[in-house]
Amino acid sequence: MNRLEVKHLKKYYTSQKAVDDISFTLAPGSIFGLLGPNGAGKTTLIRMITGILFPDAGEIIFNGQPFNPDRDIAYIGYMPEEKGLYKKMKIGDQAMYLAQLKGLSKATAMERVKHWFVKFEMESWWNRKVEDLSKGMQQKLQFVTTVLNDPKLIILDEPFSGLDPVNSNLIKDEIYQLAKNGSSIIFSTHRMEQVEEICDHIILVNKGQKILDGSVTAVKQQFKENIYAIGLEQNPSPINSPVFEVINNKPHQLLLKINEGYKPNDVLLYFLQQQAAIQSFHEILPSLSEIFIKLVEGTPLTRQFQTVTA
Ligand SMILES: Nc1ncnc2c1ncn2[C@@H]1O[C@H](COP(=O)(O)OP(=O)(O)OP(=O)(O)O)[C@@H](O)[C@H]1O
Repeated sequence: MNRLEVKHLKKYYTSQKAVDDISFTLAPGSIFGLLGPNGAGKTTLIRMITGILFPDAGEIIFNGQPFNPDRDIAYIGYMPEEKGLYKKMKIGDQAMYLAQLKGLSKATAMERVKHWFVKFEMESWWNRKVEDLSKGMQQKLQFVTTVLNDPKLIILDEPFSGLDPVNSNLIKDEIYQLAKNGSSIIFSTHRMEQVEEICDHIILVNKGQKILDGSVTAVKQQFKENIYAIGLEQNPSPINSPVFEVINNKPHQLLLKINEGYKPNDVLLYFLQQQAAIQSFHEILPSLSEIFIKLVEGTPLTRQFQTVTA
């Protein structure tokens, strides 16, 4: 059973088709990247999945049943990009309050909060106020309050923003662990290298519509351009072959694009015939950043408003 099924979801504002017929499914344990340029509709989509906004059309199925925010919200953890913490409240009290708001009893809340505070080395923060924390420390606290009730669906909007590499790794490891234990993660970010590292599946949204959906591996395969890197003890000179074009020529390393009708073996054959000593040979797949730019190319830098007629 899918953790989440989004079917033909729409949210139109008078001045914008914020989400315009988006469908996707999310499996248990999947780490799912929700990508798109500014104004694409990601936040609007997330707000519908978290019950903050009501869709104009379409359906959300959560754990096999039509999404009922009152019932299901306890199983969903949402960490928005903007901080939702009370600046003047003591950190321990705040974590306890939020845990109980998510339906945990006082005793369980205390046990869970303590567990996470020890794990993230935050015990000494208990009696401090949020306003005393740095941006990164607040981010860490926000992550803890999002996951401490073990939600089945976790939505993280730019979770690494403001975190140093050590704390980023700490949170990354927790994301992997939560997914391993069956929670599904929706990860929204503009940092493509993080998506590449963490996510197993992505969708790309542009102007309110889904323009790409697939596993990270499949998407990279789909956009590959037959580019290979070959490492050589010494580059032959001149290099002249109908099999490939040289894209980049560095000492001991050539980047090649194989021409239509030829195979990687033909490249190897050429260099063997040149009696070159081959040290390495591998395919170069496009990065998600390159794919993203290619797909949204031509889109104006800022999304223009479109008048919605009923
Ligand atoms: N309350 C609103 N009223 C009218 N239009 C809105 C409203 N909220 C969002 N929009 C419009 O809907 C579109 C989608 O906005 P949304 O915030 O969902 O984008 P996003 O993908 O989250 O962008 P970003 O990456 O910049 O955060 C934008 O064109 C925005 O101007």
